[in-house]
Amino acid sequence: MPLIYLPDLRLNTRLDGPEGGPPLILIHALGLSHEIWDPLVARLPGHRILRFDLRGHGASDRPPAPYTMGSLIRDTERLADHFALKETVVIGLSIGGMIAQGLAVKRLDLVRGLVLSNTAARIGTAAGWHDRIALVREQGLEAVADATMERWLGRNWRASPAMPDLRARLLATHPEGWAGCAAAIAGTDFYETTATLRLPALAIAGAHDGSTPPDLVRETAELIPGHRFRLIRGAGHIPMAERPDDYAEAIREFLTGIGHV
Ligand SMILES: O=C(O)CCC(=O)CC(=O)O
Repeated sequence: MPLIYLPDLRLNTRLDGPEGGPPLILIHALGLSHEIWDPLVARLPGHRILRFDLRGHGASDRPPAPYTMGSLIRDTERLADHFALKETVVIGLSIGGMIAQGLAVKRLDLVRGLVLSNTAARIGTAAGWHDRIALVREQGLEAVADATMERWLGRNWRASPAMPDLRARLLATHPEGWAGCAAAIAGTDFYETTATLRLPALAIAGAHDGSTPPDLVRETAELIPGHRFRLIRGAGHIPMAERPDDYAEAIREFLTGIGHV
């Protein structure tokens, strides 16, 4: 897996699928890594798929926190330019979906469609994020792990088959990287800019997602005229791990509908 050297940062990056396949960029959620997309990538063998670990996450460099949403958007933009991608569909999960919204506003040449998965134009409150950042800085990610699993997986999180792996991934994240990206979420409100977007968009929500509940996802989707909306039953915040077939089917249907196949 190559480390791509941007002028000031190395990002752990992976490119799958046939050269010349319709391009996709996948952006993961807070406290995870590019590997969360493995089930989706395996189900889309004809696409050229770029994914990477966000700064502070996985095997990418970890600059000191806080990070800005602008820097996360710029990282994605520079990677796409490095691989000369154009006219991509960007699929972003949670913070990844915020980055996708910002990238689409900035670079319409790069983005021809959006999948906004379990995300919103604004997630939580700045005060709530800063409280959580302070707790993680003091006590580590273990201090927020149970509450995060409950928001991600719903009331019955302890029994979810996806839980042990998701919890291990969260705890493998460095607190500094988590805090850096959490600060970027705290500082982001894309309601006005996302409302200017005119492009094909699919919003995906998980029925028992407590981090970005379906109504919140729908509210963001409704900013984009002509959007499609898909609710994944039996899933929460990380539907590609909980319901991989349903998730891939929703995305395949969208890609087919816009001729990105
Ligand atoms: O940890 C949470 O419940 C919130 C996570 C979130 O909304 C951002 C993300 O998953 O990228």
